[in-house]
Parts: sequence; structure tokens; C-alpha cells
Amino acid sequence: MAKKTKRKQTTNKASKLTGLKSFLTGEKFKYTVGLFLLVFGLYLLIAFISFLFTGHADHSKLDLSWRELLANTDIKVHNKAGKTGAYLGEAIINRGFGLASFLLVFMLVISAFQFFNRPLVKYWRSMVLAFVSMLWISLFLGLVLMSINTESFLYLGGENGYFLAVWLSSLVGYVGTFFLLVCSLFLIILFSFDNFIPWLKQVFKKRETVVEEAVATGEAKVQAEVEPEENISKVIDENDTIETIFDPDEEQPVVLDNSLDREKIQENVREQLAAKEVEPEEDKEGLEMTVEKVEEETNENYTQEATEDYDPTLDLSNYQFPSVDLLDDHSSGNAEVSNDELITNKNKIVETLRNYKIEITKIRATIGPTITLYEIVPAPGVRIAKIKNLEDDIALSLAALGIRIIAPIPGRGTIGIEVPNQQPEIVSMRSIISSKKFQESTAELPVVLGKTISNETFLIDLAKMPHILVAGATGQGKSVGLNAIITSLLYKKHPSQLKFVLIDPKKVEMSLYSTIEKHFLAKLPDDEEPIITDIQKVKYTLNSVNIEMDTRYDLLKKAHARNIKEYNKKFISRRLNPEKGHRYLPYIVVVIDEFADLIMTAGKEVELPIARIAQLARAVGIHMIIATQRPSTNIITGVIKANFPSRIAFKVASMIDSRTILDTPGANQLIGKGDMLIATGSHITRVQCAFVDTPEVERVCEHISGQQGYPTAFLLPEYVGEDEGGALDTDLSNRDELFNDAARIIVVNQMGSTSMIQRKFSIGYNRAGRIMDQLEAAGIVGPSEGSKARQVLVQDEYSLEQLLNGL
Ligand SMILES: Nc1ncnc2c1ncn2[C@@H]1O[C@H](COP(=O)(O)OP(=O)(O)OP(=O)(O)O)[C@@H](O)[C@H]1O
Repeated sequence: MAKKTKRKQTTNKASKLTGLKSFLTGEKFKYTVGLFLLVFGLYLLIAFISFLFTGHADHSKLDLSWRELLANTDIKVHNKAGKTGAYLGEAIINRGFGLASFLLVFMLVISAFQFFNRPLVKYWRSMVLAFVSMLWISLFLGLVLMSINTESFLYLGGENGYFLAVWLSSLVGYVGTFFLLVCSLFLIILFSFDNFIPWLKQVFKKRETVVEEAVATGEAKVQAEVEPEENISKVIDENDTIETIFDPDEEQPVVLDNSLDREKIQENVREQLAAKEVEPEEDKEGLEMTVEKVEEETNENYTQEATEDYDPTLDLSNYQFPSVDLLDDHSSGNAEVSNDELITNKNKIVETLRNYKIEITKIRATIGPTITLYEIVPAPGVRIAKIKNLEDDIALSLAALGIRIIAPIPGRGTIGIEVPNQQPEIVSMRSIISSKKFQESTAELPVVLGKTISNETFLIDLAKMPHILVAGATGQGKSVGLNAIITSLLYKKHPSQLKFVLIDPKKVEMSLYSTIEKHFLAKLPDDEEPIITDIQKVKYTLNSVNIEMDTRYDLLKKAHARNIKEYNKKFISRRLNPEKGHRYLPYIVVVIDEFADLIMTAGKEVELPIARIAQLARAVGIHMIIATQRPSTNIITGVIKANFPSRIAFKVASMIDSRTILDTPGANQLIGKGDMLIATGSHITRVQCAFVDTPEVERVCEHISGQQGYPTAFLLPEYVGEDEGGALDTDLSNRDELFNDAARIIVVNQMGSTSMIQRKFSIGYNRAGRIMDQLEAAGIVGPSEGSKARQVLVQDEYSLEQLLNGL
């Protein structure tokens, strides 16, 4: 019995506690506190302002004790906020922080709005800054006024500021306190304004540009003692000798054009300053070579900042983007291309060409991470095709694999010979994620793939590509490439903005992403595994993505938006009503590894939905990346090829494979290990793929999965396969209870669309599909016509009612 009573008491206590807790966290309590803070803040403002003007008149009364002041009704004050106001003015302004006390009013007002759930500013940051600024201003005024003897009743810095100033000056002296104040002011500005550092940089940059311009206009000579300008004039001198022609009959190279026009020099000066210069070396061939290796700017402290006032991210507003530190630096450090290597290669190229009576006038080398590009300008009259045919001879003389001749290099008027470096450099994912190009990219779906031959970060916007086909023989870096693509998107996108559908028939490559299911993955509602490996499920998923695509098109149409960007913009600015089915649309990236396996087993069943997505999905933010080991024409069919204009080729076994992927040879001459050719439209770029190892991807995924996520993965619409449903559902004696209503809506709208039924009644695709089948069996709509709406066979409501009564 006693036990029972005790338990009852404990339960009572617990329920009281929960009641109290829910009251304290409830809206009513919050609004009450908010209102109190707001009113108190405004009262304090009136009291403070009034105190500034009436303080001297009330001063004598304020010397009395608090009790006496309040109790004695004979005492009258001038402060508009009464005796309490006068007292608070004296206590907070004069005995507290002086004029800076007005910041207290600010703190009270922003707190009030925080309680109203209508934050005016970033709350905690503003509170801390307001408090620190209050101390700073009060100390500053205390210090300034310390030496001035004023008769005023008002302590502008307050007693606190005054005492702090006296104490600090005795500690570090007047000058020391002044320096402390300057430093702390700098810190306050630094933390208050995110744009402060970029602004500072801009200011310094401007100064540099001014100096550079001065050099270009000849002022440099006047200021010859300034160091940077010395460098520049040196470059100009070198530049003059760069433009030389090679003449085999002459001992010395003949200067082609010493009077280079000014503009060209200026441009070259800037280029040369950005490039790390290697001294051009004289050698037995007597032809000078310009060598260029561009170092890109990086920022190792990179983390993507959550965008302010971006609605959809509010669900996971505390989401922290992965930091660069989760990635490793793979660069070996000693993978430099030596001058000897450059000279030897150059001599061999010149010699080989000369053996075939091809003279060149100019040669220039650009050092890339794994290959060096030798650009040559042939003497007038040399046929380009002749050089192109010497590919194998040059490869033989250089005793190197992977030589590729680009004749001519589009837009440059030169012929390129790509020669692999003896010690290739690994391009770490870390280095390209920290590149300025990636960080400052405003692309919708920025993907950094690696570095080009001129050491530039190669960045694409998947949203514009819009789908990518990746192919390459086994072990040449395909999986690493896919990981690089996924990782760069994970570094830039918030979970609310992007979802992946990962399809991996091999079952092992993508399993490491299963941990980010609740943040970044999309799947079918009844699927347990977030990574789709089963062929049947792949079919369903691709069809479901098709349905999602159709639904999105419907939404875009209703919203009068031309693409997902416009649609989401409208949704964010609350111009679309969620009650009418509108929702924020995340980008969906479908990644299919081992596409060949899929086509071999499922054939048309997967090819058709893939082709349909590839044809149509771009505008609604669905993009596809498919990878295959076997780039044969029965796998990469005409339909697939036509819809994947962007293609990435790693090393492949034969020229035919290369043609299948890129429509041109070249991929067979790559050197493997991430060396790739990227075709975007008609343009082909050779890129060294960034290397990201499995443990790094795991760390990034761990970082993401360790944070709060959505309750489930992003759920794709339900899909009923043709082999499911069927006879039972079309049994009209067992009609769905929404059957009649659905029939009416379809007849009224004269549109037989399953997604319309789905929306109107807020039901799943399965049930809507079943109702549609029953409507077909009842002769209300015609048979399915693929993605088009079914034909409605009943013309008006009257005929429909008669038909329904007869059922
Ligand atoms: N970008 C790169 N930089 C340096 N090394 C790389 C790079 N990409 C791949 N490699 C090396 O090549 C190996 C194989 O790469 P990867 O697993 O991506 O090949 P794959 O083409 O996916 O092979 P498979 O088709 O058999 O899965 C890696 O383990 C790595 O050592």
C-alpha cells in the first residue's frame, strides 16, 4: 500500500514537472517574457534619454537611499520615467557603463524578439558583441575623461569605465591602455563584420594594382628603388627574349619582334608574375623554351558557411559543413619536374621533328601535375597532319607512354605535345577543395574534378552539364573519380538542397555512403537499404525518379517557373503555397556505378527510364552520372550517348573504346591513375583527377552522419511495377472508397492523371495507380499512355453519375 502511495506521489511529481517544463517551453510563457523584456527595454530607453537632460536637476535626490526615495511621496523628480527611471539612470549610466549603457536597451529588445520567435539578428553573436562593445566604449570614455576635469553630473564612461581605465593605466600605463583599446576595437570589428577581411584584402589588392599600373605606364623607372617593380622590369626584359625564332642556320636565335606592343608586354607581365618562372636555358639545340608552372591560390581554413536567411536549411539549421581537415594531403612534395627532364624532352622533340624535316620556330612548356605540355609553333609551310602522324615516333624517341599530340590546340594557334612527367604528382582532393575557385564558386552544383595541364582547378557545374557519362578500364581511377564528384558536392551543399540516389550493382563501391542516408540520400519508401544494389529495385527506383520528374514538371507548370532555380526562388520568397502541393525541391543526383552490369541484366527496362531522365530531367534539377568499365557500343547505345553530352574518359584499352566514349581517339593514350579526358560539348580537356581515398570519404561521411539529420532518407514517390497490382485491383466489386470522387474530379478536369489523384486526395502513388486502373476497368478513362495523361472517356458529370449508379 505504502509502496503504491509512494509510486503515486512520484508519478504526480513527474507529471507536475513535465507540466512545468511544457509551460516553460510553451508559446504563452515565451510571449509573456518577450513582452516584458520589450516593455522594460522601451521604459529604460525613456529613462536613459530623460536622465541625460534631467539628471543634474534630480542629482541631489538620487543621493538618498533607494527605500527613502521610493517611500517618500513628497520627493518629486524630473525624469519622465519617474523615480525608478531616475534611479535606474543614475545606477546604470553613472555608476555603471556611462553612455554605452544604451546598448543594454538594444540587448533587451533583441532578446524580446528572440522570445517572439522573430529573431532580428544573429542572437548570441549580437549579445556578446553588444556586451563587449559596452565595456569597450565605457573604458574608452573613462580613459579619455580621466585626464579631463569636468564638472558635469554625468560620467560619460560610467564609474565602471573610469575605474577600469584607472586600473589598467596603473598596470600598463596610459599608452598601453590605448594600444589595448585599439587592438580590442580591431577584434570587435573583425568579429562583427564578415566582410571585414575581404574588404581589407581588397584595400591591399588595390594598392598592389596601383603599383602595377604605375609600372606599366612607365612610372616604374621613376620609382626604381621599390622592389616589386624591379622584378617586373626584369620580367619585361626576359619577355623580350622569349619572343625569338629558331633559325637552324644562325648561331644565335634571331629576335623576332623587339618592339612588342606595350599592351602585350603588360599582359605578359601579369601572366609571368602569376606563374612560377623557371629560367629559360640555353642548350645545344639553340632554341629557347619558356617554362610555365602556375600555382593556384588555396585556403586551407575552408569551411562552407551556412547561408543566412535561407529557409529550407532551417530544419537542420545547426548543420556544420565538413572542413578541409577531414581530407589528407597526398602530395609527395618531391614530384618536381627537373630542368634536365624538360631540356631532354625538348631536345628529343626538336630532334625527332627535324629528322622528318619539320622545323619549329618556338617552343613553350607548361608543367602540369602528371604531364607537361610542350607547345610548338611550326615554321611556315609545315603541314599539321605531318606532325600528328609522328605521334608514335615521338613516343619512341622519348621512350614514354601516354604521349598525345593535339594539332592544333584550339584557340592558341600552336601544336601541343603532352609528355608524362617522370614523377607524377598526386592531386589531393584537399588541395582542390581549398582552392579559391571552388570556394568562391557560385555554381548551383559545383564539382571539382582535378587539375588541368596548367595546374588550374577544373570545376564544372553539374546543373549545367547536365548529366555525365564516366568510362574507363578497370583500375584506372573511375571509382576515385565518382568519389571526388560526390565529395565536392558534399562540401558545398546543405542536406536540404541535395539528394543522391546511389545505384551500385557491385554492392561494395558505394556502401560507405549509407551512413549519410538521413542527410543526403533518397530511396523508395519501402526500401530498407539506402544504396540500391538489387536489379529489380534499380528498375523501380529509376521509374520512381521518372514519376518525381513528372510531379516536378507539374509543380513548375503551376508555379509558372521555367526551371528548378526559379521555382525554388519563388518558394523561398513564400510566393508558392505549400498547401497547394508546393514544396522546396532539392537537386537529385542519380549516380549509377557499373552501368554495363545493369544494361546486361535489365536491358531496355533500365535504359528507357534512364534515357527519359537524361532527356527531360535537367530543368527540374535531376541529374545523372553513370559509370561503366565496358565502353562498348551495346552498352553505351546511341540513345544514351545522345543524352549525355558531357563525358569523362579514364584510360581505356583501345582506340575504339575511346571513340565510343569521346567520339575521338585519345583516351587509349592516357597514363592511368586518374589521368582523364573530359569532353564538354566539342571541347576536350585533359585533367588529372583529384585523389580522395576511402578513409577520407569515411571521415567526411562520419562528420555528416554525426549531426542531426532528417527522420528518414528523402522518400521518392511509390512505384508499382507492371508485374504488380493487376487483376485484383481492377475488380470493380471491390472499389476504392475514393473511386467515385476520383472519377468526378477526372471528368470535371477532363484529365486522367494519376499524380492529380495523388495530389487531390493526398494519397500515395500506389493507391492512386490502383484507383486509375479501376477507372479504366469502369470505362471512365482510357489505357495508360506512358507519361501522358490518359484519355477521359466520359464527357460530362451527368453521364458519369449514370455510369456510377449502374456499377
Ligand atoms: N586520381 C588519382 N590519383 C592517384 N592515384 C589514383 C587516382 N585514381 C586512382 N588511383 C589509383 O588507382 C587505383 C584504382 O582506382 P579505382 O579504384 O578508382 O579504379 P576503378 O577504375 O574504379 O577500378 P574498378 O573499375 O576495378 O573499380 C587506386 O587505388 C589508386 O591507387
